[in-house]
Amino acid sequence: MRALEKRYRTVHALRGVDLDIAEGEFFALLGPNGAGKTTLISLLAGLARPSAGSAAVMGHDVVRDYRLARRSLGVVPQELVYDAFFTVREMLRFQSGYYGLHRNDAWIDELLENLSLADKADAYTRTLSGGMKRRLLVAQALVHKPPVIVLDEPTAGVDVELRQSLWAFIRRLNREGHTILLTTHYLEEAEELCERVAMLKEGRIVALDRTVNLLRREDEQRLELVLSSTLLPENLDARVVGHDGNRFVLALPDYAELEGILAELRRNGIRIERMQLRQADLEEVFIKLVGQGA
Ligand SMILES: Nc1ncnc2c1ncn2[C@@H]1O[C@H](COP(=O)(O)OP(=O)(O)OP(=O)(O)O)[C@@H](O)[C@H]1O
Repeated sequence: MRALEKRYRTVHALRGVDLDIAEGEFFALLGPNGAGKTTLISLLAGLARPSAGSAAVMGHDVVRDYRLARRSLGVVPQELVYDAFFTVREMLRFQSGYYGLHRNDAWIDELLENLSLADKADAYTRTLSGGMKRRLLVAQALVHKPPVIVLDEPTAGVDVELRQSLWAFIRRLNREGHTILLTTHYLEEAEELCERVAMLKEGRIVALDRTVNLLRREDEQRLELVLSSTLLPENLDARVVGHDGNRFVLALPDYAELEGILAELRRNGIRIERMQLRQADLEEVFIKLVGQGA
């Protein structure tokens, strides 16, 4: 992507995005609601045209070389759209035909197996549960074995067990050479799966780095406290990076400052019920850079 921009009437959804994702990478695109993630994916998939700049998928320009770009891409969309009058298998065959693949049943079976939909192959799509429909969307996006797989919030509404098996499958495809671009609100997921992360805010990339580097950049320790009080002594306020009831997360740039914090709590008669020291996680880095929660 080069200086990629998208304007809708009054909204400047993307304000000049430069981004290269290497073949075989597992890449995460993070950002708060409205940051421009879905817009960026729509431009890659040819569902919308850039207002300025350019983008290419596997070297194919998304405007000039639309067909090849589209063919190189499998997009798992955010919202559930499905045709109620097909069975799962018919749906996937139909989708294969769209790509000119007429003997695709071996791959379709493998998809169904890996997405735990094998026993639903002959069920009408309207009878599937929400989580099953979502997995069907994944299967649909992958029928043509695209080299680049884009997942837009794929695990929303998918239970933990299936989420695990979905990720195991996507990981396998990544090991086999597929490039994965993931947008997610589950930051732990991005942290666990992705080698590199871009954070988008108001249509611009505000951070782009290897996940480990982003985490290292935030090498401050975090002091997690569960206290007997829901209020903290005033002169500790500046340290607070997280707060929920009587649970507080404080920034601790230096271990030596721990003593002062404990003394301050004691002076105010606040008891410590639980205490833990840890590294900052991706969510905290994200909030600091983007200025709001995901
Ligand atoms: N078709 C459209 N017409 C007008 N404005 C749009 C359109 N699509 C998106 N926008 C606007 O562009 C901005 C970026 O939206 P986008 O959906 O890309 O954000 P997002 O990062 O995907 O958010 P979310 O996490 O909520 O999915 C928002 O201000 C949105 O209202």
